[in-house]
Amino acid sequence: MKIMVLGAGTMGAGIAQVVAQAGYEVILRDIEDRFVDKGLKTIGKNLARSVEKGQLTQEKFDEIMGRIAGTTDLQMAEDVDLVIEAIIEKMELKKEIFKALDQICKPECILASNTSALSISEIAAATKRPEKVMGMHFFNPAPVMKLVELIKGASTSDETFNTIKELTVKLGKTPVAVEEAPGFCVNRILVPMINEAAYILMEGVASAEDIDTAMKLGANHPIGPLALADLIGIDVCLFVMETLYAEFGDSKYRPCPLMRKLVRAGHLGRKTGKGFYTY
Ligand SMILES: CC(=O)CC(=O)SCCNC(=O)CCNC(=O)[C@H](O)C(C)(C)COP(=O)(O)OP(=O)(O)OC[C@H]1O[C@@H](n2cnc3c(N)ncnc32)[C@H](O)[C@@H]1OP(=O)(O)O
Ligand SMILES: NC(=O)C1=CN([C@@H]2O[C@H](COP(=O)(O)OP(=O)(O)OC[C@H]3O[C@@H](n4cnc5c(N)ncnc54)[C@H](O)[C@@H]3O)[C@@H](O)[C@H]2O)C=CC1
Repeated sequence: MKIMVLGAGTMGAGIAQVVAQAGYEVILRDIEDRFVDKGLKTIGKNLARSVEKGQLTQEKFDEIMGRIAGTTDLQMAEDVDLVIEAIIEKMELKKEIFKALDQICKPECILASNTSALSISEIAAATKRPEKVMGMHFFNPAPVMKLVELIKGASTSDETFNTIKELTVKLGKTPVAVEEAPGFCVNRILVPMINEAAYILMEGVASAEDIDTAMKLGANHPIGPLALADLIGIDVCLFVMETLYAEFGDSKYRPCPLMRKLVRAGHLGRKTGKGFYTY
């Protein structure tokens, strides 16, 4: 199976690494060379760390890197068997890219989206192959996190679902099936918690460090919610809250103005060097 990953950002690079480590040929595509290069560099750095730690031989490193080709040319999707889309969380952009892929890819190619919260049925409706479109939601950092949520849209076939389920297991991940619903399972629980932490910070109830220490030591979370927001990307967290708020129309999902302010300032978290913390 030959795979294309669309978007070489936080998730796309991680997913391409996972796919290549499992032995698959992967094409990593972004819109500009500098984004592709950044993604390839991140993968190289991650794998080099594993070599330093003695978890990977130099030979394996070369093999894995040799399976990853970077490109800005979407046309290279023409002979792949699966596309995993990990571009930014904007419905209009996702629909545009799925429509283009539908015209380029061979008919049997499956189109999967790594969307955090958006409707798979709506994305699928932009194509003439909605039965071959589904959600394949990895978690950050993709090389470390074991879960993949698998989401069927209204038209996704059992055959498509089962192919992706088998692949998920071959990638060394644990799949869970989730019905289509805003935020699916994990993000519907996790991102409102992050949003609430941002409110607590905004209201001056506690400092960022103390909020995170509280949740690490008081709830045994591996990192605090604000450090997690910086890892995910505050823009991604805001997109998820906006989707939950718009879809459910319930005020309990109102996005925290502090997150909006940070996003407007370009302080998106680790990927921009500044978010709730400075890196
Ligand atoms: C928004 C969405 O749509 C969905 C989401 O993704 S929600 C976010 C889900 N993710 C989480 O909740 C992550 C919570 N945090 C954690 O689990 C941990 O803090 C963490 C795994 C990120 C880091 O773990 P840590 O113990 O604090 O740090 P550290 O010791 O540096 O890392 C542990 C291991 O992960 C690896 N690692 C850490 N970050 C990594 C990255 N970005 N890429 C690859 N590997 C990474 C390290 O190399 C290390 O590997 P070894 O055990 O083999 O040495
Ligand atoms: N950051 C996270 O923790 C997680 C994010 N997601 C989802 O994954 C997707 C990507 O998120 P991130 O990697 O965090 O975003 P990011 O902002 O780090 O990367 C997005 C990348 O997509 C590229 N891009 C934009 N338009 C493109 C196009 N038309 N074709 C190819 N590339 C394009 C951008 O140049 C950028 O490099 C989003 O849908 C997000 O909701 C899912 C799981 C976790």
